[in-house]
Amino acid sequence: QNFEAPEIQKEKHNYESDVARMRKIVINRQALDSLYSHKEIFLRELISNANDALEKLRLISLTDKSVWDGSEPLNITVKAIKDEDGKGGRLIISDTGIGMSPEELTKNLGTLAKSGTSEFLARAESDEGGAANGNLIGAFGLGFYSSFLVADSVYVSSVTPASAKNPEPVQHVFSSSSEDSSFEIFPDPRGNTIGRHGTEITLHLKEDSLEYLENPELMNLVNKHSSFSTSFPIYLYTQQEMQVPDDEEPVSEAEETSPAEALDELEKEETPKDEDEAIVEDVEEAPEEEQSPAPPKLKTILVDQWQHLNSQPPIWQRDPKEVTDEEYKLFYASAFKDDTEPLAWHHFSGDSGSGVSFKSIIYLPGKFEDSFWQQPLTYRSKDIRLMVKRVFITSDFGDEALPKWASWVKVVVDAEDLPLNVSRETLQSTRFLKQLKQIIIKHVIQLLSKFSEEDGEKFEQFVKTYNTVIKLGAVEDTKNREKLIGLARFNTNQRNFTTLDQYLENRKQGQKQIFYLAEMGKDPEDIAKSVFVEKLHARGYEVLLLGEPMEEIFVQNIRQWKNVRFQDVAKVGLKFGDEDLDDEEEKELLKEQTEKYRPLLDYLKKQAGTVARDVVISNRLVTSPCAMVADNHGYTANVQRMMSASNAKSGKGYLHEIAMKAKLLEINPRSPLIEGLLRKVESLPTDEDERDEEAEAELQEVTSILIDGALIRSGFEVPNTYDFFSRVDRVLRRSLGVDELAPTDDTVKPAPPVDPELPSEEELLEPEELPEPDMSWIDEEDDGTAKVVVAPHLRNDIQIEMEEVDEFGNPVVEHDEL
Ligand SMILES: Nc1ncnc2c1ncn2[C@@H]1O[C@H](COP(=O)(O)OP(=O)(O)OP(=O)(O)O)[C@@H](O)[C@H]1O
Repeated sequence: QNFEAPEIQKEKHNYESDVARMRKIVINRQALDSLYSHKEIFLRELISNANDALEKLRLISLTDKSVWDGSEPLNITVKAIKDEDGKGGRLIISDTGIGMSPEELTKNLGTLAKSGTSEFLARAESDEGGAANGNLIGAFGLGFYSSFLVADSVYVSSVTPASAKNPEPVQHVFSSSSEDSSFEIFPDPRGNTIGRHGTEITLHLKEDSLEYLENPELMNLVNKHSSFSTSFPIYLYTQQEMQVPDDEEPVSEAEETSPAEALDELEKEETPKDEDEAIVEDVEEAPEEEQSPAPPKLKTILVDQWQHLNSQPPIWQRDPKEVTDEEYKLFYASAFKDDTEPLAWHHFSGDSGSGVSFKSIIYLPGKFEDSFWQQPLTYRSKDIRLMVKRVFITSDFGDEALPKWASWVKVVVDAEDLPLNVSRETLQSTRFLKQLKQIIIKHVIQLLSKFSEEDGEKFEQFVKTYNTVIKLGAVEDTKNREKLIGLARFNTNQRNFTTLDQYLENRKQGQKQIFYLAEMGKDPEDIAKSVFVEKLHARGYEVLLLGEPMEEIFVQNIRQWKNVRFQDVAKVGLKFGDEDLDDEEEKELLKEQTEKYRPLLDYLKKQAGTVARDVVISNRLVTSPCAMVADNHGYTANVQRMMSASNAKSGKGYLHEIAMKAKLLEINPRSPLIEGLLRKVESLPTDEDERDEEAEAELQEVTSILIDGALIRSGFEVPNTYDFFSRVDRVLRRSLGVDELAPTDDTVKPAPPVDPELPSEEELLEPEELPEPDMSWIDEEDDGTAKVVVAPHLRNDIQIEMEEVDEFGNPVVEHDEL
């Protein structure tokens, strides 16, 4: 196993910078507790890579028999070899998969091509990385680099199948150690030890990882993480003691048997490993009492054995009744590299309807990756693994990929009745993918519906994780819209997690609208405080409070549920539904109030000209003096905010201008402030000769604040914050009796002259060291007398006077000055 040969020319390469960062994180894992406690995942990662390499080989061989004609075994082997001095050892993981050429070794192991790697690196390097590392590993998968969690040096020896272009491929080695920032590629000095194709990874284990030389530990890990995720056999190298007659040649003394040779035999015969043990027992059970001839002299030899670790069929092929929850969870973690427990799963057999029967497990993940909402709607999931008779075929469903709302679902499907050499193109023409897509979505909706009826913690987790995505589904997937709308939950001013059906059950007599208010990014409790909700709430109506941008899009698209229209309570058109009952009376009152407030309405209309189309008497306010209501075709504050967040350039035409201005200023005739304002407007002399310019300016200022206030109350931004606050300042000064024009002392210390020197690196990196505070005084001895303890460095600056007080808190000795 010696990779060192002086005559071999080694090509030295530097790692790509992201790999260097990744390796640094992994090698310095001591700093990252959770990464350290997850170090055992290295074996899962390497077996998963081996599995992928075998799947690739099998897939290519479907169209190119020269790569693999089915005669050699496809398997994964794990072999631990302890050093003779007992101080260390190596672990060898081999596969007979597609292998890597020297160029591929360089490219695949020297660069990182995974999406999301930069995010992983940034988070792992930041402070939060330490705490969140377990999840990080789950979310990103360290892949091959997890080797460095347990190994000081790693050798990857690999050879690709012979091809017309390269009829005699040479086995090459990639070698790297945790100390070097570079890796080397060179022809394997041992020659071809692997066989026709495959990869062998040798890990020289770190001192603190020697437990991975113990077979029980390795068996445990394979069982835990990998046994049901691969359909290829995994063999563990063991040595059994055996007693044989002294004159017999040992079967093998070797510690370095070629796994390929040994396993080739084994798999051809299909002899399960355990039968070898039976032979051992036979020998041991030789009856001792037999007399002559004299028992042959026995000696103990070590026999190499390969123990089949994953002899069970893959989990999806098993009877669901016999699979434990733990097994489902472990399979999920290893197959989809997600350490967060799945929320739910469904394991079933089905028939596509076009005669293809299959077995499948569908998982709902416990969380979404952060990137989910950043990906475009056209994003195609890679988490539906389609197999045909256990052979992985594709995870790319092309045009039949799931829609974005369901693209997070993780599925394994194993079809029985498709030809093995089916290509993706043929698959698409069989309608199978289309049917499968519908079956998956149907089951996802069933799983979601099941949760929707559950109570307690799981239900809350379900709502937290899936509520927004269900609403996206309702918008995106018109075919399943009704079902998904039924599952969507909303917070209201009266309760949490209400469905629209529950909302309708709570509808008041005459109510023909589903009331909602959307304020992006706000908590429901804050939205509930809006001026637009106050009257509805006071009267006992339920209002949906929508804080997610998706929710506004949902109501805009859905428009109605069971023939009841959605009504944005920040817009005109709000009807309680009981107006008809006292119609005449209401109308009369409105007429009277409009008459009474006419001068103020006219005055405000002039003042609000740039922000509102009209000013009217409100029927939606209780205590607030005024509000800015969006017209039917105008933008609400929420839509306006969403447009600026998405930087929607398309909306910036004249229609946008109109929509921006399409607002009504509503005033509350019962508010004393509005009444006061009316009196003020009425008291202004109208005669040109008698005009009181000062009073006019003052009123203008107050109304301007009122209008801006209405905008802010209603969630809009004021057109000019500086002007707004200057006006508020002036009004404050007036109310405090401070001179409105008195200037503020605005002298400031000017900056020192220009500094031509740039800061040195030390200045940049080392924060100014603060002296350690002296805390020893805290433990100063307590002599039992009443006193105030002051830190030594403050003792010169602080004077403390103590006085004695009586039981009522009055000073016992009066102060002279009092
Ligand atoms: N045993 C192997 N046989 C053939 N190629 C391999 C083997 N192990 C790794 N590779 C190649 O090296 C690449 C990088 O492996 P690595 O484990 O870092 O990432 P990955 O497998 O692509 O991603 P992940 O492990 O997160 O799924 C693989 O994509 C594959 O092409």
